Amino acid sequence: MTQHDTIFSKPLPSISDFCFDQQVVEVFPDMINRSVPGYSSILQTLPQLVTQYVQPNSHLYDLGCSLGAATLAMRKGCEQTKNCKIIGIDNAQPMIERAQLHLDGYRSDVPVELICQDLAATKIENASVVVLNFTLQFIPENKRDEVIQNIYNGMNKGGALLIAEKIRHSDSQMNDVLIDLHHDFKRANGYSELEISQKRAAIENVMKVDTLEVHQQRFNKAGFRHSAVWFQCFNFAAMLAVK
Ligand SMILES: Nc1ncnc2c1ncn2[C@@H]1O[C@H](C[S@+](CC[C@H]([NH3+])C(=O)[O-])CC(=O)[O-])[C@@H](O)[C@H]1O
Ligand SMILES: O=C(O)C(=O)Cc1ccccc1
Repeated sequence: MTQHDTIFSKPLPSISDFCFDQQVVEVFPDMINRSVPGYSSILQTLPQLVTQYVQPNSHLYDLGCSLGAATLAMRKGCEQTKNCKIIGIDNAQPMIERAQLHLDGYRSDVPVELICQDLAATKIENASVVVLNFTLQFIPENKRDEVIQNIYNGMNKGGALLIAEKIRHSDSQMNDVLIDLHHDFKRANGYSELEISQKRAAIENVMKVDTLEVHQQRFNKAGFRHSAVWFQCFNFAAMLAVK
């Protein structure tokens, strides 16, 4: 059973930068479902997209895999494809340990290897599908181009990058509207004003969000031939880029 997220429910004397520690691991499924509009819809669609782009004898990467929710969805999408391997990467040790327990609970013929390391140091090779499900937003802005280029370089032709992110609208008035809708979503899911404002303070230094235009330009610059937004709910979007 996943625990209810109350991390920011009491007034904190000072707000530290958000990090993925044991306390977050314990409440993570509840936190992400109540905080990210469209999270479950995105996960539900992943198997279909994986099935469309997976290639036999290739690797699939889940970068920033947390507890392995996207890893499991990816595995569903490649059960019928010969000789695939999924590699899940996360640099938070408590996340990887819990993810291993989750994965061990479900049987499958598709091998999954979970590794605790920085995704920026991960060698991507022979990749048909790479998933970055709400992960790039935690990478320092000046490292993002390099991360996407490294992924592109390790992908096979015809392979797909499936990336979901919190986004910023380039028109500041529209951006405010989307943020208000997101905060209403959090309120409707039981978060108080205090929780919303303390969480916002905790993530502001560690989660700098890009506009859709910046993402698009980054895909083009890396060499991707096609890219599209396939889902958006308020200021959260899922994109697809094909090599
Ligand atoms: N440099 C890094 N290297 C590796 N991992 C990192 C790095 N920086 C952050 N992470 C990891 O990226 C994950 C982001 S959560 C992803 C949800 C998941 N994809 C899901 O579909 O459930 C999204 C969120 O919490 O909003 C965390 O587990 C971090 O430890
Ligand atoms: O909670 C928020 O406001 C978010 O933007 C999403 C989120 C979800 C989980 C960890 C960090 C940020």
